Amino acid sequence: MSAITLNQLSKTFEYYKKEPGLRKSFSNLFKREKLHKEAVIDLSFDINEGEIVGFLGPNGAGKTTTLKMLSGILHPSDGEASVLGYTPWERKKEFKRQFSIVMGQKNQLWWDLPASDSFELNKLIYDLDDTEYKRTLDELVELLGVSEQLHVQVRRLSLGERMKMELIASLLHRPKVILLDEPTIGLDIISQSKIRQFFKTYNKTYNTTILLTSHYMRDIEDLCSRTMIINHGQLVYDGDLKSVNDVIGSWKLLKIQLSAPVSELSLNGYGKIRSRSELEVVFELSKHDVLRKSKEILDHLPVIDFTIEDIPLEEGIAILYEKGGLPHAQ
Ligand SMILES: Nc1ncnc2c1ncn2[C@@H]1O[C@H](COP(=O)(O)OP(=O)(O)OP(=O)(O)O)[C@@H](O)[C@H]1O
Repeated sequence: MSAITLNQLSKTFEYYKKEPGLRKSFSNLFKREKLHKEAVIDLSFDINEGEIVGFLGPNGAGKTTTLKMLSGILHPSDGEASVLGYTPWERKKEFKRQFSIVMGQKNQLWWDLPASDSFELNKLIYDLDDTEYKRTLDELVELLGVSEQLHVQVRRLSLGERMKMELIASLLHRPKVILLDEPTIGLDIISQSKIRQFFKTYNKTYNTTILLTSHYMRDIEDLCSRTMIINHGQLVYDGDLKSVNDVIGSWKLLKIQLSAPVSELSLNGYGKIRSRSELEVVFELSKHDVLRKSKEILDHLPVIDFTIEDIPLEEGIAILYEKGGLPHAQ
């Protein structure tokens, strides 16, 4: 059964051009140029109950705008959407009781109070009965391992602990659909992994539908069997992550720090040079070659430090475009 359905959903923002300088700002008061930005264009998709879907795209692609429309924060310019049978922007009480949005960059907890006080407030807002509230809270606190921090002022918590409290606040009313916008942003690797594990267990236990945006490929890899990619407001891919990964994961970036500058000539023949400064070079290497080429580079150049990294998702998507390699592009 479908939990989220979008039918040609679009959002165009209208805003006024602001020119720099006091004089221009003053003249803008009388004569303003209206601009338009098509943030989301004719977006259509279906997400089934219990699915965890990754929603990817470069900066400014339209992900947050879509999530804001699905949560009823924004009205679309055109098109339709249904979440659990409700039109989100009608903001019906029954809809809000079954739905939650978590934005990694925004917080809902009271900064100067312990998280437990904010939870009590949510209990009242969602009109939860005492036993149900207590049971859910105990379970979430245990799953996330934050019993020690429950009564500590939120501003004294670490970023990871705070995020876990934010999650509890968003899940106390046991939503059936959760939109996660960058839930692991800024967290260290261990906290990221704990939060992923938590959502895996949570989804399995309650068959919750989750739409997740993240710039961290690991989040998507670990949690989502299906991935949608949006670019310039349009859906450009809807399918499994493996096909995307096969293309993006075919390259690695080898970043080296040099103890002394080297000539252009001595860098030739190892692989494509992505960027270069006096004492730092970034090579783009094929996954199959990365060990052999790295060894050659370390043997022949005055390397004092190096890292091997995945290609950032944004760049990976750009490469997919260049190579026309989006397998199920719509
Ligand atoms: N209120 C607004 N007025 C005008 N333009 C806007 C407004 N909000 C967003 N935009 C523009 O709409 C486009 C989509 O923005 P959106 O925040 O949805 O992107 P995103 O995919 O979430 O990006 P990121 O990964 O950087 O968060 C961007 O070009 C953005 O500048």
